Amino acid sequence: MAEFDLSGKRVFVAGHRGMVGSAIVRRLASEGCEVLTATRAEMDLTDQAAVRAWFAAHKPDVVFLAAAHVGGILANDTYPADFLYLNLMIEANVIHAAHEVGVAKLMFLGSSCIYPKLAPQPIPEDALLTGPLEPTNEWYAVAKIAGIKLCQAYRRQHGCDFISAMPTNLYGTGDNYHPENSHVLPAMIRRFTEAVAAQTPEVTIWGTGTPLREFMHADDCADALVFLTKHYSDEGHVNVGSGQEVSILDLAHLVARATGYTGQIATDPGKPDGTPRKLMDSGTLTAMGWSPNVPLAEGIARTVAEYRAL
Ligand SMILES: NC(=O)C1=CN([C@@H]2O[C@H](COP(=O)(O)OP(=O)(O)OC[C@H]3O[C@@H](n4cnc5c(N)ncnc54)[C@H](OP(=O)(O)O)[C@@H]3O)[C@@H](O)[C@H]2O)C=CC1
Ligand SMILES: C[C@H]1O[C@H](OP(=O)(O)OP(=O)(O)OC[C@H]2O[C@@H](n3cnc4c(=O)[nH]c(N)nc43)[C@H](O)[C@@H]2O)[C@@H](O)[C@@H](O)C1=O
Repeated sequence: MAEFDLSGKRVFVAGHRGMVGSAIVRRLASEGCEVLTATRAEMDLTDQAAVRAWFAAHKPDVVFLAAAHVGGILANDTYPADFLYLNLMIEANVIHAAHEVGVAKLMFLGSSCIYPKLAPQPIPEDALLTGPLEPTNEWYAVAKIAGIKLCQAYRRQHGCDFISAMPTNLYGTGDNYHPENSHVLPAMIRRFTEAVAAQTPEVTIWGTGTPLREFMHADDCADALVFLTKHYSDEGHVNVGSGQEVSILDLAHLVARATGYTGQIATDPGKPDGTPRKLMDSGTLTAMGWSPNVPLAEGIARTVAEYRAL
């Protein structure tokens, strides 16, 4: 397949202030393209009229849809209406407006939570819609599955080159460190750093500590997304994983080491574990010649240093 050339293109990054969007903007700096951004005040992506007007005025050639209503396991479980409604609106508005103004390439971001709770491991792309979803994040997953289907439908009906990537659990620069609503890695970095400062003898992590998760640095994810935008053009969504899998308890020990915490680590089985395992089969992506760069321990150390400097 001929490479899709980004140089000279007008590239809109939706969600440029977020962890992944900002990593995409950094990664695009070496592509010779013009990066377009809009703040939420300039264009609320849930507002169809605002999105249509912005696209008509700015006519981007390429779109990275890295804007979404995002959160960890507890936020997903607590605010199901927000996770379903807001994400459906953002995707529908952006994907339709991109079609209306003739965007040449659109990259939609889903998530590994689209797969059934008990999917085969590592999870191949064709496990989608083969079984019941994990209840804590089914609302978000349904919205993300709708986004994949929107891209496929616009490709089939209108010939749009809209593609989808499914990143694994991400962390890195610009993550959300909210104590309850964040994902596990930023939550642990905050909790262990605070415990070191307060000399707390015990830190409690949520759930049993036994679930397995695969982690990828946001810079690796951004690199994979740019790679796919340039080299992939098909209906099927593509998994973006690192192969770096760890149990939640082992992750806590990694974060403890990176923060210098030497106290006890306790678990809280009263909090949800979520899906027991979520390792993706990223063979489609690696067979195309892409591989990640940031080892987990190194990425955690870097992120801890960035958190301390906030
Ligand atoms: N974090 C993770 O572990 C994973 C993330 N992903 C996917 O990657 C993408 C980005 O996630 P991430 O960077 O972590 O999320 P963030 O929460 O860091 O960033 C989300 C971005 O979306 C913007 N946004 C949200 N709602 C609106 C709105 N109504 N109008 C305009 N902008 C809006 C936010 O704007 P503002 O700055 O104004 O808040 C923010 O810039 C999402 O699609 C997510 O599903 C996939 C797998 C794992
Ligand atoms: C990326 C993905 O993120 C979400 O799914 P998740 O993988 O379950 O995400 P999580 O990072 O919040 O938790 C991972 C594991 O870690 C445990 N855990 C321990 N201690 C804390 C803790 O302090 N905070 C959090 N959040 N989890 C903790 C927690 O109990 C769970 O077992 C989806 O909702 C969906 O949004 C999605 O796509």
